[in-house]
Amino acid sequence: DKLKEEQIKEIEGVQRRLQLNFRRFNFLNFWPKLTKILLKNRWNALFQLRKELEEVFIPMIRGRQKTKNERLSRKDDDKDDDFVLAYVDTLWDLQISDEKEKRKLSEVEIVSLCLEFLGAGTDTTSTALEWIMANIVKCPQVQDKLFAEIKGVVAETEEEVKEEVLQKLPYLKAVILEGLRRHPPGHFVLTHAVTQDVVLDGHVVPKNGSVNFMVADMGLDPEVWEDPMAFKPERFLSGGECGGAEGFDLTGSREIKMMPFGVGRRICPGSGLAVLHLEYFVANLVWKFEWRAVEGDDVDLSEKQEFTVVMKNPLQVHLSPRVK
Ligand code: HEM
Repeated sequence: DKLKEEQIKEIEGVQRRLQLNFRRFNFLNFWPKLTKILLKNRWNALFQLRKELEEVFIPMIRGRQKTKNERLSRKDDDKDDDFVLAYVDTLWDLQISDEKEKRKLSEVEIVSLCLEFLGAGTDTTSTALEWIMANIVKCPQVQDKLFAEIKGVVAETEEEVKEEVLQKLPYLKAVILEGLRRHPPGHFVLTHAVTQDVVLDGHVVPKNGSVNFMVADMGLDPEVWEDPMAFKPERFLSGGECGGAEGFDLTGSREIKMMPFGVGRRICPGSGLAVLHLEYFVANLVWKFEWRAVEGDDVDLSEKQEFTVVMKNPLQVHLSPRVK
């Protein structure tokens, strides 16, 4: 039950519309009773989009469930070995405790979880990747140093920088961390609520009050970071202001200097995968191509808020394949 090209396009289309309208729709949350009267059209647009999302996702979810049932009814020796467990497969049998009874997830809840997974796991990583590549183009010395580091551990004839090699590349890790510090894709985390009245810096936050954190500003705090606006991966190397990248506490369990993935019990569950993806893509993009700015273009680092904070002017580059 592999997805067809047109199904992928369909998912991309509705998902993109959801993300572009995220802030417009999120606003409805502030005072639903009031916005239901004042912003009726916006609510209708949200319901319409939700309907379209369900129309796209429900047939795929049912298709996948059929495959799972068929597979279960087959004898063990008939089962294909290349079966890959999908995220949605982990949701069918979950038991959730409602107020009264234990129950399974409903189909529309499964749609919401799949949407969350796709939304949280794609745009974030691709946005971070674009910002990192923009800085690599802007700072040719960073690119040269990265290429030299890869060359030190990968044979020149190798086409690909393989996943196993990535842990031997501390400068690469430092580049990724510096990218996430300087340009975290989310400038805030998801809204959290306090479970009891708390006093924060002299202000009372009442029980159930919402709180959020200025993720981007934390990474640029001059009291914590030297020359915070500069792109300097060296700060994450041993001897730099943060010690070695390997030892840097990205989860914030010892101290919080930046929190691009949030911290604590609601920290991004995909952070490990995201860092791995970023390392893999950046290493291979630099290994295969030389990235240079388009002549006369200074790589504009202005920001624009979409679902994540993206480059206002998308990165334009000259790519030359590296002759090996
Ligand atoms: C560079 C890439 C990424 C960044 C910067 C990022 C950042 C974040 C942040 C800031 C949060 C909110 C944390 C909070 O509320 O305290 C979050 C939540 C989440 N992320 Fe990521 N994320 C990334 C990649 C991914 C990937 C690859 C996946 C899945 C494969 C993923 C899945 C999720 C999910 C499911 C949540 C919601 C968790 C919850 O509600 O408890 N993220 N992410």
